[in-house]
Amino acid sequence: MAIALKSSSFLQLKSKSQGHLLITPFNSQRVSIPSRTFKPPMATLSAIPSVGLSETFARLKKQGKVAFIPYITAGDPDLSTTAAALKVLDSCGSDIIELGLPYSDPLADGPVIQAAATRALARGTNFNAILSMLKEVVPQLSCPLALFSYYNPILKRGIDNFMSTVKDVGIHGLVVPDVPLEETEILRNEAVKNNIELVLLTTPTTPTDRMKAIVEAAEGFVYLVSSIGVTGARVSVSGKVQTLLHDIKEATSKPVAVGFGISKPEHVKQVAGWGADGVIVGSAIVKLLGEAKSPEEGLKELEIFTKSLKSALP
Ligand SMILES: O=P(O)(O)OC[C@@H](O)[C@@H](O)c1c[nH]c2ccccc12
Repeated sequence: MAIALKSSSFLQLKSKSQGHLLITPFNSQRVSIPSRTFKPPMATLSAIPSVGLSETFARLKKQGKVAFIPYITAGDPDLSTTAAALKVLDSCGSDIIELGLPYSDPLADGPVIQAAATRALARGTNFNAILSMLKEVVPQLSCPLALFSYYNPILKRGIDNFMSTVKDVGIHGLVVPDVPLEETEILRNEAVKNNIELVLLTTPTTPTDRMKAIVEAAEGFVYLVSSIGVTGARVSVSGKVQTLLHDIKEATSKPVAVGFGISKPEHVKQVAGWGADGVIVGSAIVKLLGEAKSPEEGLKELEIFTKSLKSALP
């Protein structure tokens, strides 16, 4: 598939096969889902359908809270550990979980998530196996899932088929970081048909007019990429994020979640203090799960780490 290179200043990534790849967002329409008012004990969870991304942020805003949004790669180290990790993340207070579909050419990812995708694929993780796992697990979760996929796997399956399939297993949101803006119309139409909220990404180098178009079209939340480059834990979060958050919040009342590099409770606290509505942590969690001595060890560490991050949020 030829990636349309537009003079945009989204994340510019070197790719092996395609030269420069631009991460560009896409448009979508708002979906409304009844709000959830309480978190029932696990036993009755399956009776309570989880709500979508927008409603989750609306509820948290009313409570004066900031969303904790972890990311994990499906199938790393294996799918049963992913299933258990989703439940751990949910029970430790995650408000939305980003679940990544492992892909062979994850250009926007740094070494940690690239390695996770390689491990997951090496174990034979595929889309259908992930769907079967989700069919089992989603009814047990109280927070919504946003699927994270590169564009190619969606195209391969067929956009309409992909959307209806993921909706059938209870997915509420979708993030496709590498779809050229010009090709998002079809994605948006199929997403709307299936009540799926399409998240859009903006970056520190996105021109103001383009950022405004992005936040206007964003659904679920606006994903503010904190720093240019690829995903991966950073020593600190750039102070620029504070100004970027201010500028975006001037342009929209939609929730803005910040990701890239956030890997410690102090980062979480800092970004929440700058006015973020949500904080996204991926690589630090993926590393811990994927590199643990055993899946059980990884899940134990995941619980401790998740609680430490969550406790740093208001
Ligand atoms: O890994 P980090 O630096 O904590 O950043 C979150 C990131 O992992 C997650 O949101 C994500 C995973 N793959 C991506 C590709 C593009 C943008 C974002 C992502």
